Amino acid sequence: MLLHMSIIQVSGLHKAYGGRKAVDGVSFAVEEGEIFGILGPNGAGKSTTVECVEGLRRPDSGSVRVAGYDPATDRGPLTRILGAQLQDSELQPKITVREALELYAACCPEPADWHALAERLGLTDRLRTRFAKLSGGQKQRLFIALALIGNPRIVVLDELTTGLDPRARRDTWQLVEDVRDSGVTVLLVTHFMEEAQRLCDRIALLDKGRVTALDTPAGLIGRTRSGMAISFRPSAPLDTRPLADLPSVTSVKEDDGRIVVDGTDETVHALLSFLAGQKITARQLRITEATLDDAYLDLTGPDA
Ligand SMILES: Nc1ncnc2c1ncn2[C@@H]1O[C@H](COP(=O)(O)OP(=O)(O)OP(=O)(O)O)[C@@H](O)[C@H]1O
Repeated sequence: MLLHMSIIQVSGLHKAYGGRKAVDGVSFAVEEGEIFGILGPNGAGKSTTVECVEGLRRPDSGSVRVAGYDPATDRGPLTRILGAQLQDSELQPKITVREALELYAACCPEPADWHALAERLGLTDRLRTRFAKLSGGQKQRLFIALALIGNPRIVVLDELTTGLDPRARRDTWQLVEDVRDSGVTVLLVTHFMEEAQRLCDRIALLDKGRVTALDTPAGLIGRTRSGMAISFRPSAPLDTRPLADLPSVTSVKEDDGRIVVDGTDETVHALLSFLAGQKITARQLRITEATLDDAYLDLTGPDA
């Protein structure tokens, strides 16, 4: 029987800086071909965790395996299968896009065709532009190109869209999906909820050095206290007390004549038929679904 092996396996990872715990027993496994998100507040230990995966930091204890290699000791083979996004400061301001692509391609044993990568990432008309003159979105596209230049099986993207305008952010998301669709596994560090909800197949939520939840975005949202908020103005006076007994209702509030009922899908139908039975219409009806934001706030606690 073949044993299934995840492409990244982190188990019981611990790392402290000067006695202060940054990562405190983190475990997760990433499957080949998925976009796996690491989400959490500032200081949660996200970067430390991925730096251990990249072999840039040595864990105090616990184990990390990337395609079977130990990143702390197998740096050579690891660099052939894992591409990491550079930070801004790691490129010379005067280097041109073309020079950066050529330089990084020359460092890889089996480089991708950089012309094709530049084309795919919309950089062809910027080849002679110096790094310092690129826009934020263009810099990010160049970093993605450089992370992909060695034809990696895994790419690590850390705070990819920080500082980008909404359009550049959306374009970058599309690129990350294209990368995943081409078969590359993506490990994505982010603190943007919308980004995680849109992109990630699964998410590990980190808080104070620990994994507090690990699930699909829909699974995390499903764990929130309120899946749906239904709010309306009743067309005639309404006794709100029976509303609390409708299926899956978690709370009923009244605010300036507007009634807000928290519940699930099931609640919506039950509430509307209850109102119909009372010959009351729900005026200005709004139904809002919980987002990953709500899940995050529920799951990371008040001092996150
Ligand atoms: N080189 C270092 N030396 C000392 N402390 C560090 C070092 N790197 C990180 N830390 C501390 O470890 C904790 C976790 O940091 P880490 O950068 O891993 O978190 P993060 O989740 O990536 O945060 P952010 O979202 O702010 O980047 C923080 O309290 C941080 O101050």
